[in-house]
Amino acid sequence: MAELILNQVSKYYGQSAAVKQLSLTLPEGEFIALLGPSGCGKTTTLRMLAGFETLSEGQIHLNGNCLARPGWQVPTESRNMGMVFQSYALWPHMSVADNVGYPLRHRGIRGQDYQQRVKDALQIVQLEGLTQRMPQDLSGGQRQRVALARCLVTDPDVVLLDEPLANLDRHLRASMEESFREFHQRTGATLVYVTHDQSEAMSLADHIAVMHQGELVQWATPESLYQTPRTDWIASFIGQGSIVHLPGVKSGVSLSQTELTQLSQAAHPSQTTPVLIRPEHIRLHLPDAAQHHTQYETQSESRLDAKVERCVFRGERHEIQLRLPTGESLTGYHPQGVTEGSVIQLSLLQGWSLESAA
Ligand SMILES: Nc1ncnc2c1ncn2[C@@H]1O[C@H](COP(=O)(O)OP(=O)(O)OP(=O)(O)O)[C@@H](O)[C@H]1O
Repeated sequence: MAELILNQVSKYYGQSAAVKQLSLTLPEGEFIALLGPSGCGKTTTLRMLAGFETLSEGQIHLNGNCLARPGWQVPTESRNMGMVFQSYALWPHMSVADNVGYPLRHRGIRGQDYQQRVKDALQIVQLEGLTQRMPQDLSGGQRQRVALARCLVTDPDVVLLDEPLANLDRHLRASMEESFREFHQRTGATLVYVTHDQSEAMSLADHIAVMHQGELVQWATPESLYQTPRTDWIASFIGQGSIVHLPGVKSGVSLSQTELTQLSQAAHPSQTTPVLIRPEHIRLHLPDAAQHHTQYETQSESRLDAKVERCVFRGERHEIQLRLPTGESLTGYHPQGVTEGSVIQLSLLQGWSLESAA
């Protein structure tokens, strides 16, 4: 099967490593996100895939062929990869059609073949009506789509996208996310998408590579990253959640309501394991809220007392910060607000135990 493989890839700038021993197999045709905070090595990884950076260690293979190793690499223009930058990098003096056709002209493609391929690429990004416009007369989202069409026109095996939505406002980001999804479905190309925005990665990608300080810390589907993050660092980077420290628990296991209640009431020894509790796994028992939960709740459900430290209205729900008698804090959601300073009861329905990141 045709895959893009990074094998123990490192990149050093002087003494400091931007990327360390990165091994990844990116399945053909998948939408893959490289996700991590600023400075974790995402862009450097993308630039090594594109051929803009040399490798200090390791190899990159595409479809079984070596693309790069230290001291040798296939030039960017021979990799059959498309790249879309944050800045779009459109030629300001060329029309939409000429910008899109540029890579074809560069390869000596002319005539009917040229016209047809430009037309097809513009059709995929739904810009057929704007072929003669200049880039400065387009909206941010339209420019983005021209950049996508331009990288698509050469029918690349792999499309590399570096924070393509970073400069757009929230509404445009949502509609562009939809364009990326469609673009991926129509082309079937392998997409490698760099972002520091976890919600963007979660909503778009088939698989996410989470990077931290130049290293791969987890490779997983969005669902399993959310439900079973490996470390406490990943858990707090992906989605909302609280981390409590419980004694006598192995890492990487799911904890039931009974286990969570018993453990969170236990005296606190020095040996504890971080346990992730997502807000949707905290049931709040508010005095007037019986109607919200009666269909799920059982009389035997174990409850803990917690003090309400903060309650913030978020539109569709309230976000409630709580403190347990052990001193640990939790974040829960509820449709109804609650008075700050009051003591309420809650049940912990489910938890996931983590490794502690060094
Ligand atoms: N040309 C360079 N020379 C020296 N250091 C560099 C160079 N390029 C990147 N770095 C360093 O390598 C590390 C990783 O940078 P990189 O741009 O890959 O991170 P990133 O995850 O893409 O960050 P961001 O989201 O802020 O773009 C950073 O510490 C950065 O300062």
